[in-house]
Amino acid sequence: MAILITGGAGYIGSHTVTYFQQQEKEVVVVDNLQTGHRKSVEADHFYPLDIRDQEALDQVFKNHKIQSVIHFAASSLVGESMEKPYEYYHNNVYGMLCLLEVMKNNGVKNLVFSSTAAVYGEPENIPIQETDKTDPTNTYGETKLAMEKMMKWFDQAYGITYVSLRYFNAAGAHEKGHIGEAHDPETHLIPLVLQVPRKKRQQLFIFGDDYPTMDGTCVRDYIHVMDLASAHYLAQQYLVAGNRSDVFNLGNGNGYSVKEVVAAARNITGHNIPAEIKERRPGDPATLIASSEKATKILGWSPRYPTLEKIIEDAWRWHCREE
Ligand SMILES: NC(=O)c1ccc[n+]([C@@H]2O[C@H](COP(=O)([O-])OP(=O)(O)OC[C@H]3O[C@@H](n4cnc5c(N)ncnc54)[C@H](O)[C@@H]3O)[C@@H](O)[C@H]2O)c1
Ligand SMILES: O=c1ccn([C@@H]2O[C@H](COP(=O)(O)OP(=O)(O)O[C@H]3O[C@H](CO)[C@H](O)[C@H](O)[C@H]3O)[C@@H](O)[C@H]2O)c(=O)[nH]1
Repeated sequence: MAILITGGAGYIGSHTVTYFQQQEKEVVVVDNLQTGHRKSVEADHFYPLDIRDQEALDQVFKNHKIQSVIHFAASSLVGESMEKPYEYYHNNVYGMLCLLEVMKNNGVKNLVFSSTAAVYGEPENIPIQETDKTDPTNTYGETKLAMEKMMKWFDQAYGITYVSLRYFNAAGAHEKGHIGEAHDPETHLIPLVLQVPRKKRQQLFIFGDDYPTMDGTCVRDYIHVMDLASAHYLAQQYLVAGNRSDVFNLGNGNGYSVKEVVAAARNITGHNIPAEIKERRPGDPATLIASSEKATKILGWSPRYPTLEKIIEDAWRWHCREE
């Protein structure tokens, strides 16, 4: 039976496709290429379509025997989501509704979902646990929380079980360097930092150095994209084994400040990456660090590449190969 991966041509999706193929799984990818890249994905079957086209999506389920769905397809830029709530609700929430309906109609019973630390909003506790309050501070996080809630009710009504994976900051690239993070525009810290030694930008702007952190810059929990990929595989196995729906954080449990990321990138690239302090970016919490104990205990997940150095080294290898 095949695994359907929506958004499989995107950053995290393409790494997960590779991981499932390494586990000898047949993979079917659906992606409308709005931010993904056709060349990033060598799936057994590729459908360039929008998940909101229910008829076309239904045909994909008819063409293959789908065991599970891994759902990455979404719009995911925090800033853009604040300017375009209609587009974000339409793509993310309506997109999920279409997917669940087609799964229901085709009797497909399990779903692994890309959620985000953004569902928590401003955290009350560090490290953040799955039982902590969810109160998103942006439209993007709100749509992801709405999607989590939809899955709950579809589970109750039709027995579609799900695992929702709340990732913290995805970063790094496949060790081979053939796929990596290629967003346009890029908004994520590590690829932006690495654009400086690649001469694609002159300097990095650090958004605020007056946060209540050790050096005043924001602290994040960076998680290697291949560790996210392995978590999706374990989650899919967990569901196929008949376990119940659940929610898991995915992070390393270590926080690094923006200045620490820049310092590590200077070491790895040998480039004196100039960085200038600017005003805070609206909506940025000071510190986001995950407790992933639950994923370790229940899914048996443990990150293979937990160090910031390894994450940046792999990202750097990819950026050096990219045109
Ligand atoms: N990158 C991160 O740090 C991060 C953190 C937490 C959660 N996430 C979530 O992980 C998922 C993947 O993120 P990413 O960074 O790889 O993003 P991405 O933009 O690289 O990948 C998303 C993919 O989905 C496709 N897509 C979007 N809407 C679609 C639609 N309606 N129909 C078909 N395909 C569609 C895009 O073309 C793209 O290939 C997203 O759901 C995102 O919200 C990402
Ligand atoms: O040019 C830049 C870009 C980012 N930053 C800072 O670097 C940190 C990380 O920023 P990113 O944009 O790389 O990541 P975010 O923490 O804002 O958000 C990411 O992780 C979140 C969960 O932690 C959500 O999942 C979200 O979708 C995903 O983009 C933030 O403090 C940000 O202010 C800078 O200083 N300069």
